[in-house]
Amino acid sequence: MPDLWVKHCGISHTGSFKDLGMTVLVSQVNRLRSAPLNRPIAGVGCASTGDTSAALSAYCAAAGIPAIVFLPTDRISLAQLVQPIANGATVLSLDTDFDGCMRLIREVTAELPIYLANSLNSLRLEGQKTAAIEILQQFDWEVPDWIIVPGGNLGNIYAFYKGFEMCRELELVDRVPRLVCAQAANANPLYLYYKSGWADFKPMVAADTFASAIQIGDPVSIDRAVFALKATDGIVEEATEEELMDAMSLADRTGMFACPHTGVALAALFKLRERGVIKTNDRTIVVSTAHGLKFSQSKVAYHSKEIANMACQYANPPVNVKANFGAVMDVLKKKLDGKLCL
Ligand SMILES: N[C@@H](CCOP(=O)(O)O)C(=O)O
Repeated sequence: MPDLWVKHCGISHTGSFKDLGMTVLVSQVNRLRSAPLNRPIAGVGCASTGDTSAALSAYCAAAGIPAIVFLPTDRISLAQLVQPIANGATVLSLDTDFDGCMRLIREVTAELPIYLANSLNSLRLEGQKTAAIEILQQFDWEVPDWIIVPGGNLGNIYAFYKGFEMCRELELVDRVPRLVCAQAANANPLYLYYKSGWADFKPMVAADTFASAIQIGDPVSIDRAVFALKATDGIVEEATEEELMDAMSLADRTGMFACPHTGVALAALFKLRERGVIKTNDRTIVVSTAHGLKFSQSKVAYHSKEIANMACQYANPPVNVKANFGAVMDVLKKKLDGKLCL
């Protein structure tokens, strides 16, 4: 595909696209808490699969606002867990999944003066929609054909729609791209809803997925996402664990260091290309949502071929060699077979 692009939204302060919206939200809370408004907001809280909590904690620390984060125990990466801890947030590790954390934070914020920072808060989406505006600007206001976004809690797919639609209303562009929401097959309530012809939405208990940031079975922005997809003649696609890990690893071979969620979006692209839905020359943007360094554990497992029932076809394990010249030369000659001009 000559016109395929990856929009990196994870090369940012806390390593994910959540920075775009969280800086807006925390800035607004800061304004509300300060004179002359002096609103009695004791802190800002969120449920998270790791990226939202990292962004919230960082911006709250900078603003001197207490952050409270609810995380599902053992369901986020180590790097994501340590981010709010390091930034001094109050971290509650809860014996439930993300959806359980989400339910609890909604109950708690209804009782206590804690401002809810999840993406059902439209301030977040106002920030996140800037990625869509930036894409248009980067293409000199030529509208791409497709935008592929990984989806879990589903605020982001709507934020993209909001950004594109705003530019269309302002007549900066004359149309909006078609949106594709890509889900992990282990956490695919939107995909199943789409497949039912939007007849029947059933929240689910999301199973474990390497794309842990989108391991969500009851997305809070389901209605907004469906609205965005219907308005853009959008598509929902899914990726199995093997498909997403292979796609991520293949992307890494090009010099990226993609996260598993970017793998989900890339796997969706491969499927849509195979079916001829996305054409060779279509300008297509795959949204990369987080920095791969947050997911080193799963990359190590893949490259060590430690994942049960997965061929790990792009695994590139380190070669253990004795530290002597002969042994090293043997390995290199074998590796570079036919490419050495000695
Ligand atoms: N993937 C998210 C889950 C929370 O979603 P949000 O859209 O409400 O921020 C995360 O990184 O925590």
